[in-house]
Amino acid sequence: MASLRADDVTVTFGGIRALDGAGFAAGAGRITGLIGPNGAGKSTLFDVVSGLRRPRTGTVVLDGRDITRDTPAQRARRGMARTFQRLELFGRLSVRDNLRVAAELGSRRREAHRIADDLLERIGLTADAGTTADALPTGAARLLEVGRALAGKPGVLLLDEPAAGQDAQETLRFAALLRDIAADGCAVVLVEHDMSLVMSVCDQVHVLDLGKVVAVGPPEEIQQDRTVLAAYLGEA
Ligand SMILES: Nc1ncnc2c1ncn2[C@@H]1O[C@H](COP(=O)(O)OP(=O)(O)OP(=O)(O)O)[C@@H](O)[C@H]1O
Repeated sequence: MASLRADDVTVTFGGIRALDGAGFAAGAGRITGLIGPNGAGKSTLFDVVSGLRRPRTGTVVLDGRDITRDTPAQRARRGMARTFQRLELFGRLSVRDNLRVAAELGSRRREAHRIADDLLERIGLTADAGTTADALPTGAARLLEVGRALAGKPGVLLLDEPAAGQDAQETLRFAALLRDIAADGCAVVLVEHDMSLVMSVCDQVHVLDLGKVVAVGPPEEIQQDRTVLAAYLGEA
């Protein structure tokens, strides 16, 4: 059962303070939302947590162990997986092969085939198994990206705008998949602009504005929070 926390994270780009003492905690079996207006620092915080960017200050702790200086590969081996805003699929490979290749990173070949089939079913793309990833509509491609992240059986799953490009029907199915992943014990962290998805699936929501966390709480509270309304929801 994995838990993740980031504390007091500061990142600067030249004169810009992209993160200014920000942090969050995410527990096993829970979906934790990170929201905020464009440029608030959400992706930068994911970059720090996943090891793509070294912070000026702050710590990242996975299962009680300080991983702030670990490489992305070391974090992946400790059970952390991430998806990106831009899709990172093998465009010319089939949907099934995208999953199989991801599964082969951590499993023997024969087992990878079985894992790929299980994942196809789990993400609801069995009927598209032979389609090349390039030919998928965006919503299905996003599901495949999550499927690839699940192939390593992560304890922590970081999702950066996974619902972008999905229609309402796809987003509903996606919400069910996220609940299923969390029910399996995974700590899911969700950066997402689709407020109805965030408010319907998250157990806890952290709101970032100008690099700082301005509110933390369950969705019902966050929706009523004046600071949040001013910083974020008011903007929409
Ligand atoms: N590589 C970079 N170089 C310079 N500035 C950057 C870089 N990456 C991010 N920034 C700046 O840091 C701030 C935080 O950006 P970030 O992408 O983390 O925000 P975000 O909350 O993820 O936004 P969005 O919702 O639009 O994806 C912004 O002011 C952005 O312009």
